[in-house]
Amino acid sequence: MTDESTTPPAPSTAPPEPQIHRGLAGVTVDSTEISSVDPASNSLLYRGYPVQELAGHRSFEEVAYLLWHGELPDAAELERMRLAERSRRSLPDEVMETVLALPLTAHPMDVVRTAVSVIGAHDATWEDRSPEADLARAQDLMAQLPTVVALDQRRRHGLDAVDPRPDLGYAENFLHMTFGHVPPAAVVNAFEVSMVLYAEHSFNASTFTARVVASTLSDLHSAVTAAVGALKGSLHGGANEAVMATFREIGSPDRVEEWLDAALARKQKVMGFGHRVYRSGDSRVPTMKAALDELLALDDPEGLGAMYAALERGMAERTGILPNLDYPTGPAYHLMGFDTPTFTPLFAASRVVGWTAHVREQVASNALIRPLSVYTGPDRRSVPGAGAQRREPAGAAEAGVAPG
Ligand SMILES: CC(=O)SCCNC(=O)CCNC(=O)[C@H](O)C(C)(C)COP(=O)(O)OP(=O)(O)OC[C@H]1O[C@@H](n2cnc3c(N)ncnc32)[C@H](O)[C@@H]1OP(=O)(O)O
Ligand SMILES: O=C([O-])CC(=O)C(=O)O
Repeated sequence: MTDESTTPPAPSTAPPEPQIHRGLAGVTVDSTEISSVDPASNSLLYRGYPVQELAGHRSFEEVAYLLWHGELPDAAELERMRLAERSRRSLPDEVMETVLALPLTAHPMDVVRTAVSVIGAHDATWEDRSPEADLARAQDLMAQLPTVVALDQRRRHGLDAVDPRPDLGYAENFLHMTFGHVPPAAVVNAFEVSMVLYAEHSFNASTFTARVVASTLSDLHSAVTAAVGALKGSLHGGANEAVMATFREIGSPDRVEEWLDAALARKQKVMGFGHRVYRSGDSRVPTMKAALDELLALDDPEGLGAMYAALERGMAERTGILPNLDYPTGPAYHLMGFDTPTFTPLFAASRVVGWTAHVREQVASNALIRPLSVYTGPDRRSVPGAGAQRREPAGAAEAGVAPG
């Protein structure tokens, strides 16, 4: 006979309680060779190069080449890259017609998302997922999105489209297509700096979205269309537009403190502040702030410089939360002459380079992205009247964890 009280307990076969990481905060899901965001050293490296050294010293075309190919281009490679970008800027008729047919009330991010989708729908070779074919698609999108963004700002102001100029580089041409002229060097420089800083930021929400879509072996345009949708939200890229709305709501530098106290009292998020990864400030902000200062020195009729400083100081004193890149780019794009709804499309026009680099990396070494969830709905129950016919499916449950 066995004395039950002395029998050692059978080893537990119950699965461990699943740990939930809401928002995937702190979860490492894969590796990447494209960029590294290190909150400890407060650095952002594109393929090993500090972004602060790239911004102001390298053109957006060179940075795109670096992100796609892993190395900065030599002179011949850069020349080929420039020619490729300049020769791809014109929109196919079907894209132009679709953009012009959209309501003037459509948000410019919806216009960008629709344009990418239409470009994809007209890609007869979409089943060719070779690295070369996806690189050609990425080059097309990099060259065509500025034309879409500029066209959309102009049509909303009742202006005709301005044709791209093949004698101008990416940044100058983007500004020329939007405003009909090339602005002063300080403006071109600030704009190009912003494009370089926005180009890539590891597994942020929109890039992760693109990778999720790519991981199903869907096509590159579907991945980028989805990424545009993710970027639109005000907790991500939409914050640069929201920053300008905040400045408008505040109105003048002397109202900042009162506005901020009221906003924080009602637990309102102050747009352009905070970051999921950085804890001691966004590594890109000092570089963009220096570019913004150059614009403020040209003209600051609305007192934006003083409002910027007062809100930054007020947030630091009250919450310790520091600005992210969307804080300086908002007023910078306003001073350049872009209308506020165009700010996030400018981010998209730059980030398309990062998104497409990640799509190519995901496809080259793919694993379907499919996390688990903990089911918290009703316990199992029978459909009224269906009990008699119910047949048990074989092997239904994932030990304690049900797919969401
Ligand atoms: C280029 C980019 O996409 S950068 C991000 C752009 N987005 C913004 O600027 C939107 C405003 N910022 C935010 O909403 C957040 O800081 C995020 C979403 C960017 C990151 O936030 P998370 O890491 O998820 O932190 P979370 O939102 O949980 O905030 C933690 C705490 O700080 C507070 N907090 C964070 N950001 C802010 C902010 N901008 N204003 C006020 N309070 C804030 C939260 O209210 C929360 O407080 P609690 O603990 O008392 O509830
Ligand atoms: O990394 C993030 O979460 C958001 C961000 O700063 C970016 O995409 O540039």
